[in-house]
Amino acid sequence: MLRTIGLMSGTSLDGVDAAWVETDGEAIGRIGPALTLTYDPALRRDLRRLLDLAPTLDKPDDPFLADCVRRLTERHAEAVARLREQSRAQLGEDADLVGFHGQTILHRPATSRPAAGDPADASGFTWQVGDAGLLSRLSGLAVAYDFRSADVAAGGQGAPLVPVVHAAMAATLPKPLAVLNLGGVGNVTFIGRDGALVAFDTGPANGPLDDWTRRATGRDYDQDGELALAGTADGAVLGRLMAHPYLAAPPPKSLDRLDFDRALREAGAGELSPQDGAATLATFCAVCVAAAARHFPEPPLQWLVGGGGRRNPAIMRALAGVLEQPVRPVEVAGWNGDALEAQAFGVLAARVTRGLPLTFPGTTGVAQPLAGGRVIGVPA
Ligand SMILES: Nc1ncnc2c1ncn2[C@@H]1O[C@H](COP(=O)(O)OP(=O)(O)OP(=O)(O)O)[C@@H](O)[C@H]1O
Ligand SMILES: CC(=O)N[C@H]1[C@@H]2OC[C@@H](O2)[C@@H](O)[C@@H]1O[C@H](C)C(=O)O
Repeated sequence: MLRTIGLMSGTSLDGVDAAWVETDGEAIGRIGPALTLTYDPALRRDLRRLLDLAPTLDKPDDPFLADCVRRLTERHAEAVARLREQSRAQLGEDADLVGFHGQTILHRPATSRPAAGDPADASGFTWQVGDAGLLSRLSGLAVAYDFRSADVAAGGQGAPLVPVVHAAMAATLPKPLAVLNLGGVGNVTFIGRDGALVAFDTGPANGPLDDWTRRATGRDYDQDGELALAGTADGAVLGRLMAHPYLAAPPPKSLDRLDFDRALREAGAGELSPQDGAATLATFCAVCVAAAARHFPEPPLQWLVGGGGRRNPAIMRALAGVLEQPVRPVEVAGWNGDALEAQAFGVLAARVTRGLPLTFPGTTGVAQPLAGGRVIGVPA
């Protein structure tokens, strides 16, 4: 087994999650420490600006992009260094391989589903920034990266990638099961009785709520759902948002962090009070999950929720109100809901080194199970 460090910088742009996992890409051995290094306000602001600029950026040469990439990568290297200190202290173990997702700044996969045997539809595009060479030099470790582009080039959605890892972690849990991640965007993995996967992005999760809270209060997010719990969801705005064609569209499907921004503006959310706006966005996150469940082949026995959204009681209450099955944080299964995505990129890194598939027809819509990713350096 390889001793991996998985790194995920999610759509919330709040920081980098890092986690130590022993794995061969299929089985999961020891699970070690995990940590989050937040980004300083200047880096957060610049990454947010990068998202807005991404569609018009002149890729290789833009000095603003290069500066953001360097700062982002250095922060990742710091996370690796600190986590190695912890894994040495706690387990007496170092690491062999890093899984480096980078930061998605633009995600525009092709929309049509390729049929088996059709030529690949390469019109999609997904862009994760981060300097794997620099991270490898700074850490002295082999680095697996570029996890999404082979899938998009083959006509897949390029996301979500974590379902194969959810399935490995849930090996002994009763099925059918739904594993929900509520980050900036929500994504769900339905695991059937036979292990078959149906996975896709549910809709916006914390992203619009974070933006709303920042504008209304200056704070980075609605801590413990304080704002949302003090308000009432607006039925008319919710009704307009629920009509968004993404919700009814069958999977495979995935989202860019900003895909719903226009719909949110046009739905009139901007007219609401800070509290009612937050309540509406928290409820909308849950409504998107309920809409997602309609695309499952059968109802799950329960929902396990990871990601920062499980810490927002307004979202968790709204979920319990719209879903018919029990909704619980992933901790009930003994998992760490803050580290799950980072752990997944450690497992995916090991899969990259072994040429195992990362994506499947039921996850990204790719025609056949597909390997992906690239590696710099040789795992120790
Ligand atoms: N105590 C809390 N109360 C309310 N919300 C919280 C709390 N803690 C975290 N969050 C929310 O969770 C978000 C971060 O979640 P997470 O780290 O899972 O997202 P991410 O990994 O960046 O996104 P993605 O999974 O879409 O890539 C924060 O931006 C915030 O909205
Ligand atoms: C393009 C991209 O970076 N997508 C992220 C994002 O954040 C959540 C959701 O949208 C998910 O599809 C994906 O991340 C997870 C880690 C995934 O690929 O499984």
